Amino acid sequence: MDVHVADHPLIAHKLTYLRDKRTDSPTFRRLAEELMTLLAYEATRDVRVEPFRIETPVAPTTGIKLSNPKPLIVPILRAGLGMLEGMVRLLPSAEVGFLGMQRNEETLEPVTYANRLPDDLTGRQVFVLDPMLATGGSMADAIHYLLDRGADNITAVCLLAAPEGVAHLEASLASTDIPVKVVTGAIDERLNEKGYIVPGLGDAGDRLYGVVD
Ligand SMILES: O=P(O)(O)OC[C@H]1O[C@H](OP(=O)(O)OP(=O)(O)O)[C@H](O)[C@@H]1O
Ligand SMILES: O=c1cc[nH]c(=O)[nH]1
Ligand SMILES: [Mg+2]
Repeated sequence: MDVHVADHPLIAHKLTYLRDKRTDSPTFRRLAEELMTLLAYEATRDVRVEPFRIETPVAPTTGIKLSNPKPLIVPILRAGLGMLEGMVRLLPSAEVGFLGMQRNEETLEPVTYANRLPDDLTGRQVFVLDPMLATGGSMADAIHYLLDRGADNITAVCLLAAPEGVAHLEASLASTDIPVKVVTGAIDERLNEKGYIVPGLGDAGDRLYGVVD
């Protein structure tokens, strides 16, 4: 598994405001979207392309265009939804599928409660969006689900990751040779006893959309 920590002062600047507990929901939503657009540049570095013959007003030339089938973007509900707009801005022709997952806050085990994805993902390149890679359980389940349906190239995009989550994901993918890449804005210090990323930003879903019980 390839892990890329985006190292850019604008990303660090926006992450700082995202982490700040004084940042309100509208600002948090805007920052999450902007951060995704910056991370998308790195996450799409290996997007599949093919040669494309065109004529400029001056001469014929060969450029490139996105290959078919177009990539599939999968935000993990709820919090991943806050990154979707920032990603489709750069990849407007991509398809979007949805996975709804919620971590049981007692056991820290993920539960999948919604799925709106194509059944057959054979040969598809997939970008999975979730701001938080904490224990890594939710992302590992999501990626295995996509691999079982035939996805053959997966990039997970997170705003923040914990070292424990990165290690768990890597171990859970040890038996696959399908390329999986993680692009994250930062790798924080650790998880606390409640499975929250430290220093982190708190509960991303609640900060985006409010507290629901
Ligand atoms: O790495 P893990 O330990 O599995 O934790 C990370 C998951 O927790 C959060 O979702 P949450 O369960 O809070 O759902 P929400 O997006 O609806 O708030 C987050 O968006 C990830 O999906
Ligand atoms: O720190 C964390 C861990 C899991 N989910 C979140 O939203 N934040
Ligand atoms: Mg949440």
